[in-house]
Amino acid sequence: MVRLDTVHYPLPNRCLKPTLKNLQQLLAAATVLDQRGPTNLTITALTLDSRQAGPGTVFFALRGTATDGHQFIAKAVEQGAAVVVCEELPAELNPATSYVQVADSAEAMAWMAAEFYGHPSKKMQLVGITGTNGKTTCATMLHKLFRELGYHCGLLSTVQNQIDEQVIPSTHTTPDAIRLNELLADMLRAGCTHVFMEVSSHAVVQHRVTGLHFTGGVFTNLSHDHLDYHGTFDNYLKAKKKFFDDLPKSAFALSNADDKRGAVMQQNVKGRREQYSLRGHGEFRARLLENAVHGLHLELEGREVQFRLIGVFNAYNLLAIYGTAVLLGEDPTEVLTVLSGLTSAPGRFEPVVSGKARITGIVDYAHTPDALENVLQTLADIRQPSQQIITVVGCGGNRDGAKRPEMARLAAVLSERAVLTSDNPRFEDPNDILAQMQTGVPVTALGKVLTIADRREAIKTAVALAQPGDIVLVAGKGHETYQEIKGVKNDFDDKQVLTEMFELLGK
Ligand SMILES: CC(=O)N[C@H]1[C@@H](OP(=O)(O)OP(=O)(O)OC[C@H]2O[C@@H](n3ccc(=O)[nH]c3=O)[C@H](O)[C@@H]2O)O[C@H](CO)[C@@H](O)[C@@H]1O[C@H](C)C(=O)N[C@@H](C)C(=O)N[C@H](CCC(=O)O)C(=O)O
Ligand SMILES: Nc1ncnc2c1ncn2[C@@H]1O[C@H](COP(=O)(O)OP(=O)(O)OP(=O)(O)O)[C@@H](O)[C@H]1O
Repeated sequence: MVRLDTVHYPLPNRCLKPTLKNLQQLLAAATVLDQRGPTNLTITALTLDSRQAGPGTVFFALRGTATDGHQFIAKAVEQGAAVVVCEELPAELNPATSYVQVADSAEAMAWMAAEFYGHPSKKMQLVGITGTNGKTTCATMLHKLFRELGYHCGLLSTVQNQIDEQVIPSTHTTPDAIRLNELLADMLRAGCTHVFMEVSSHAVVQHRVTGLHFTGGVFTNLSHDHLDYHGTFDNYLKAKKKFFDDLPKSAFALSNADDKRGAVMQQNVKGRREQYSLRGHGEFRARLLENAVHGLHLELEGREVQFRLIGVFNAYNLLAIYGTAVLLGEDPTEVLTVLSGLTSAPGRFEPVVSGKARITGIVDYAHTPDALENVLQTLADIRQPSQQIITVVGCGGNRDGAKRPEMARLAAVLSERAVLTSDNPRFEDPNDILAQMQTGVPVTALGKVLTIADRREAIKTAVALAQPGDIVLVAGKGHETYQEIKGVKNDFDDKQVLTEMFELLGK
């Protein structure tokens, strides 16, 4: 049940200020330690890449993870950069270039980028979603929901960025601060009142979201991930928490009360604390009535609502989405009505149901052992005893080889039948990858497993094996629309191939 006196976050004034292009104005946004050369300059662009530097541009020398951007200062100057922002001034200064020394170039870049683009985030309702899983699903579905509710809105996600229905390819879960502010300014110019974005832990550490004004933040959950980058789980948690800590007082900080880290995330935050739960905690609560292959049935707001999404983790995503929409001032009943009709994010536990045989196809991005186990466990929880699970899965080439036997083991053990196949073999021989996968299949499960290198044939075989009512899981590629072989990205869409096979085989 949800409290009725929910706070409403009023729509800010959306009048777009002209973009600031004078260096002095940009510098006022940062903390400058030292400065050489003129500051009364007209700035036409900002860049963090020396290769993009040119007359009129400010080049930011960032201390990167692989290389130190300071080594590219000379290159940027040679290309005509008007200004260099750096943490260490070069020994030799070019008289035609202005130099600005700051304590942290990435942080200065974020504040200056926000200023350069006229602080678009202050003129819209910006909601950031963080957590190990569920970011794409929540951000994408919030975008769909608010479109259905009649708003112009933006989306920044791993799968794609969007301005209303216009798709802008995405390179990162959260882009760098310059691109991010540029995209937000474009969204504002297109009339967007709401923007939903994923906030990755990398983005927090690298100051990609510093200087943004969030209306709210959402925390989904936290599990072991990205330790290659953060080093320890504690650092990973700190990165997520910093996003919540930096939220302004006016923002809501909506957290999953049932996650082990849900409460920690909210400790000492300035923003208003809100929680969602399936276990009776916080403001936004639901009760799970049914978790079946055809969708979730929840009691929410004292109402029983049927949703099209599958799996308990999606009940959490739905609560996060619902809570966010209500905190943004939307009518709870209207939100539930629209939400109940929405489908998942592309390639995130996306169902493709066959017409005749009512076979449930599931296309999911699971491409790690953890994710595959999670998906197969979810399917095991919701299926009827008569429903078989047939899994199609492969492992990428020229990437972590250690996961190959484990992915095959999980598919073999947690499904009735498994078809091992290719998933972006890149420059490796697909048969070598498959041979490594096969080593993980327990002897007792060998009879359940087929190996077919051609992914189309593998999907066809899985569909042919399926009996009416069965479940065919096609794992690994999700929203991807290509199969990468020897440097060429060939068109391939699991969802489309699955649909074709249902038709071709009359299922
Ligand atoms: C590990 C990581 O996060 N890297 C990001 C980081 O790059 P970096 O620090 O490694 O850059 P670098 O290659 O060491 O170069 C250092 C600096 O020199 C500059 N440079 C470099 C070469 C040159 O000729 N001239 C030049 O000026 C670079 O622009 C950079 O500023 O900063 C760059 C600019 O913002 C990012 O594009 C880059 O993302 C790389 C491509 C990446 O793959 N990042 C992933 C890990 C990532 O960020 N993922 C998260 C999602 C994670 C998840 O939840 O799944 C994301 O938000 O996308
Ligand atoms: N709330 C959740 N809890 C646990 N697992 C989830 C949750 N939401 C989605 N998943 C599972 O994790 C996968 C990734 O989901 P999603 O893309 O929404 O997460 P993400 O945080 O954006 O991760 P990534 O950045 O890797 O895409 C889904 O395909 C699904 O199998």
